[in-house]
Amino acid sequence: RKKRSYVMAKMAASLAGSGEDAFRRIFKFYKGRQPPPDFSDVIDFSKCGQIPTKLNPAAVSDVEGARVGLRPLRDWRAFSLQGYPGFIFISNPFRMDCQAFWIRQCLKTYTQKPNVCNLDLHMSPSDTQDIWGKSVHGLRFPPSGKGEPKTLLERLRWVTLGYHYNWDTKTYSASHHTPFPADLHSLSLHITAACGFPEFNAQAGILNYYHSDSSLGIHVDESELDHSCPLLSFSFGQSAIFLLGGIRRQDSPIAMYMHSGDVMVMSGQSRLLYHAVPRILPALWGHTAEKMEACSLVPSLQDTTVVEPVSQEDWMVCSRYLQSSRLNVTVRQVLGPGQCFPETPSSHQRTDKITDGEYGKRKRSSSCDC
Ligand SMILES: O=C(O)CCC(=O)C(=O)O
Ligand SMILES: [Fe+2]
Repeated sequence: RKKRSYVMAKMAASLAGSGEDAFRRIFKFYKGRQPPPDFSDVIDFSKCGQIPTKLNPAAVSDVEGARVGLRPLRDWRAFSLQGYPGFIFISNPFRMDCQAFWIRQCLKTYTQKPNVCNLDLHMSPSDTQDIWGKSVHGLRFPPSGKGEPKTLLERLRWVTLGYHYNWDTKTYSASHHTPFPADLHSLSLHITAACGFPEFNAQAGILNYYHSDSSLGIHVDESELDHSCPLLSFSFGQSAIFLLGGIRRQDSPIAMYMHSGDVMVMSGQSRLLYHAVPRILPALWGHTAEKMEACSLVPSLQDTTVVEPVSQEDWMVCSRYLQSSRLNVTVRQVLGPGQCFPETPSSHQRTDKITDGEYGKRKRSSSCDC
């Protein structure tokens, strides 16, 4: 008994000494490679056994949903998590052939000016003018030898849309704003309406581009001025482990998989929970990549649809990129109805880091390989 309490005390002391808390410990556990972690506690919403949740079936008609590439709402598989009110996980509600469109938008369209990306911090506007066009050849014909320069797409880490997030001041501002993409706005509104937020207004977006050794540090998204609005997240490509913690940074998180097409809504009491992405994993993507091919639409929908077919040529580049990458798009409402930015910058802080390889190697605000 004595020995046990001595061991426990020693463990507690070493945890306190290293500044380690439950979230950091679990983050490191899933990020670790030697030995590979045990994934048996990770919740997989694509499998059975989770708690289904009801959405508003009247909020999105089949035709409206199909225009943005979504399956009929009655076929969506949406889940809640006990102890996390306001958290909704929708297991890939996209039509099989329509994820390709959104993936191409993230790589080819949203990377264009006037949107802002990490490469802008170190390169001239003309050098970051056409990231897709400048990367296509390198992705189609990857260099055989190591040491060849990476394509711009491979060096891309984040893109911001709408109210552009300022990584240094951790604020949004009225003066740094460009139009939010209409198609992504429309997709977001369909999801939020189905989840009971018909008034949602997509005002800001952060696209994260992950590679096989990337991770996103523990953070809470609180820079938006109205926290009563939900936060939306779309994932494409490789899978990831997502950790959802509590209202305190050190609270122990639960782990779940995010697969290609999955959508997450953080609202209500779950809106300000700490979260992180410790690991990217090759998963279901391998099975679905070939089936995703290019987007072939039902002819009757083609006149009014938001989702357009993706050419074989473009899809070849997208699928090559996604062989080892994951895309995540978060959509945020920054201002509540009638709300304006304050005169002085908000003191709300976002303290997350995105890193490649070594833990803590590099801050997201300056993440660029150039
Ligand atoms: O990549 C993810 O799943 C999470 C992204 C995220 O939390 C963020 O951009 O704030
Ligand atoms: Fe986040």
